[in-house]
Amino acid sequence: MILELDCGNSFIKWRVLSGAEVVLVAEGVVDSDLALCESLCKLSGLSLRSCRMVSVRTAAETSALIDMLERDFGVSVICAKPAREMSGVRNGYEDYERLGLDRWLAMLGAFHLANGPCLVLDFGTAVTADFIAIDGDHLGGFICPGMPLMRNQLRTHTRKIRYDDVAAERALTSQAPGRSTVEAVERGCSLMLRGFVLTQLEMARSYWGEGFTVFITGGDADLVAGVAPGARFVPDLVFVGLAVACPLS
Ligand SMILES: Nc1ncnc2c1ncn2[C@@H]1O[C@H](COP(=O)(O)OP(=O)(O)O)[C@@H](O)[C@H]1O
Ligand SMILES: CC(C)(COP(=O)(O)O)[C@@H](O)C(=O)NCCC(=O)O
Ligand SMILES: [K+]
Repeated sequence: MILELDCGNSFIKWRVLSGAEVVLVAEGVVDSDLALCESLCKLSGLSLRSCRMVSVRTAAETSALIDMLERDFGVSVICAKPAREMSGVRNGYEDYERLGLDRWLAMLGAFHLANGPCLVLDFGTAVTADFIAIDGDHLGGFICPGMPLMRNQLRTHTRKIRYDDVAAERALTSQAPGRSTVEAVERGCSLMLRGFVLTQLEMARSYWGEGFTVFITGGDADLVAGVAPGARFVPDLVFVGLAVACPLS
């Protein structure tokens, strides 16, 4: 069995795959190393042969997690590393090591699946967009606050915006102008994301006409559903890229 981990700024996405056919055994989203450990311990018949991971956390946090996995599960951990070029994609950053590894893997996954120009949109703690041309050249990208950051900035920097998660979820069942604070904020922020998608699509069209593939991923991908009709929703895009970057012999 193989354990795969995508350690973002807010959550660790994990999954266990098994056998040559690569069957999904289990998967989950957790908010701490401890919660990951608990989820894995609950799996009956878990027998890990290897583990591969990507992390955008600090080196100290990442090595603490690696230590825990090696100690508690007796597995050696392979970490995705920055690269100037891999699998036909050329990192477009001036300083290639500074490009977020989750972005890099999502790009590798997208180019692997599309084999042509692509726009990759990731809706996590931050929202990112990346442009990859037909020859695999990464043209660069954009980073802006994601849904959790936008709503928390409003909650933190105003005095009268206060509401709970249940109300937030209920507010997002419609896009109509809000008639309460929670509706106004949640729908306003969700429109920011939707507007972002439209702008990125416009830019991609200016480069490539209609001949490109849009990939949408990240925990909040649902918020932009329907904005880009031909887009491919690939929740595990980072894992697709992880398999490309860290093949297991
Ligand atoms: N099972 C889940 N657990 C936690 N958050 C989830 C889950 N499913 C979707 N989300 C959404 O995913 C968002 C975080 O996206 P994610 O891609 O995991 O971020 P990051 O990679 O930055 O940690 C949260 O704002 C939340 O709304
Ligand atoms: C842009 C990000 C914060 C996105 O992280 P996420 O929302 O997936 O947790 C991450 O890819 C990162 O830390 N990147 C380094 C900076 C850069 O890509 O330029
Ligand atoms: K992410």
